[in-house]
Amino acid sequence: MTHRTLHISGVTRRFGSKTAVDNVTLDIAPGQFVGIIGSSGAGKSTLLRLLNRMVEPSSGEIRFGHREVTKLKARALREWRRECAMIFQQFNLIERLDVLTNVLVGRIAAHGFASSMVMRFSDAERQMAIEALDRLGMTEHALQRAGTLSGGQQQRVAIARALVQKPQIMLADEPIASLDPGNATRVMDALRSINREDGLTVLVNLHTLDTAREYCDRIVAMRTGRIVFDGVAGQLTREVVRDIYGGAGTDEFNEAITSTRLPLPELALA
Ligand SMILES: Nc1ncnc2c1ncn2[C@@H]1O[C@H](COP(=O)(O)OP(=O)(O)OP(=O)(O)O)[C@@H](O)[C@H]1O
Repeated sequence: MTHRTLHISGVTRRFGSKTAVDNVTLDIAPGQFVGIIGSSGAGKSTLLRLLNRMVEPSSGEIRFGHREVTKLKARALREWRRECAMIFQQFNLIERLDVLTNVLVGRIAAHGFASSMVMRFSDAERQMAIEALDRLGMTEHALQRAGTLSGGQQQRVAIARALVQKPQIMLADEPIASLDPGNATRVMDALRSINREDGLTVLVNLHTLDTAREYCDRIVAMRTGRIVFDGVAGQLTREVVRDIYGGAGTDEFNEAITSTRLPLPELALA
């Protein structure tokens, strides 16, 4: 399975004088469910965007098995973007189009831009889209305009769209940050079932510790572009959490801690 391991080696990305991602090295095994946590501005989004080449590294290398992702061009780059689907905090659906068509947009990545300009999709692709919607409990909304759905429903449509890309990796950039707790749970459960049933690697940026603890096999924390923690939920002691969020009493530390369902003494002992 090593051909599906994601290797991030010494990756740095600067924006002017700002180093958003600073010499990050991580190996991610196929099928892992990895949560990335850290304060606002820690570099989490930039790291995910580096992985699907929405952002180019200033230095360092990303490989997927033997493939050098950072060197891919043209068709090979498009193929890589199909393989690592991404979902976003704001869902990024086309609101005036119906749900089914939005899901089919995921097929554009699979069969190239030109042929999809006219939105022509095969019966097999329609079937694939309906199956993806069914998995996410959204079939009954297939013909509804995307803009009329709730946030949680829109995010599930976005996951269905990502699924029809037939990806190997699912990147999720704060997918539940705009959702109420019930919808957040449904979206995280959907990511978990994709991870477990399809063996997809999932990398998800999260800003609440309880979610990271509950869902992730592995938690990676970033601070000022660097990895400051890489372990399992049980190793996230209160002291580690304080370091990640820049000290007790900061708003983000308080938010991360108070949003956790574990009482503080238990967190300290974990
Ligand atoms: N396109 C850009 N141009 C300039 N600076 C950028 C750009 N993208 C990110 N940055 C800067 O890089 C740093 C890391 O940003 P990034 O969005 O990756 O952090 P984050 O951990 O995802 O934060 P948040 O949780 O708020 O989304 C920040 O200081 C940000 O301002």
